Amino acid sequence: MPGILTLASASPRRRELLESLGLALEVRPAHADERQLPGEAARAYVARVAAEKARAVDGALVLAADTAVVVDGAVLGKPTSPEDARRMLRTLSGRDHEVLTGVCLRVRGGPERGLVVSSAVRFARLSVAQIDWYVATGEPLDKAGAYAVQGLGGAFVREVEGSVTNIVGLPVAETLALLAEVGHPLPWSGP
Ligand SMILES: Cc1cn([C@H]2C[C@H](O)[C@@H](COP(=O)(O)OP(=O)(O)OP(=O)(O)O)O2)c(=O)[nH]c1=O
Repeated sequence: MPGILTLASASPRRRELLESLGLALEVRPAHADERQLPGEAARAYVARVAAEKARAVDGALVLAADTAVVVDGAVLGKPTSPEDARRMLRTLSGRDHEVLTGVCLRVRGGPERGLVVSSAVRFARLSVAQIDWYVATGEPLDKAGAYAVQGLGGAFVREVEGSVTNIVGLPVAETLALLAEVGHPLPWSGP
């Protein structure tokens, strides 16, 4: 058993998803360059950034993730300003898109394990008034694609196919499977 789990993330969502299950965590935000490389495909991009975040933090067992919204092959990360959030929401309006989360689990002195989970989202058509209102709430500003399915942005999501926790930032079932692979105790493991 590799020891205490370190979550290399500043995301309150990732922390809550794991802590609500009763997993003990040490949280250490990781700083990684989140720019997409020229010609880098979306799946490779989220996998690489998750691995870079996991490598940026020291620990016996380090978990990190990166979430991006992909529409027609274009990657939308977190908006850099309210105007950028408006632009992303105009792009997503009425469009089906994909949300990808790359997850990386790094065991000190051992191999790195990674996976990418994809969920499909059908987004409502948004009016200018809806976009202005939503951006003014501030919710979009730290979210990939400028919306939060778990928050007010849920009002714009018509349909989701695939993992919901993946959209919120961490595919929980798949992450627990990775932890089980390295022998980390799960909430339902006996003493
Ligand atoms: C699409 C979507 C994204 N998000 C969030 C999940 C992620 O926190 C964020 C994407 O940004 P990330 O860069 O993946 O993560 P982060 O900067 O919040 O945290 P860290 O890098 O320290 O781990 O968008 C939602 O909360 N709800 C949603 O519906």
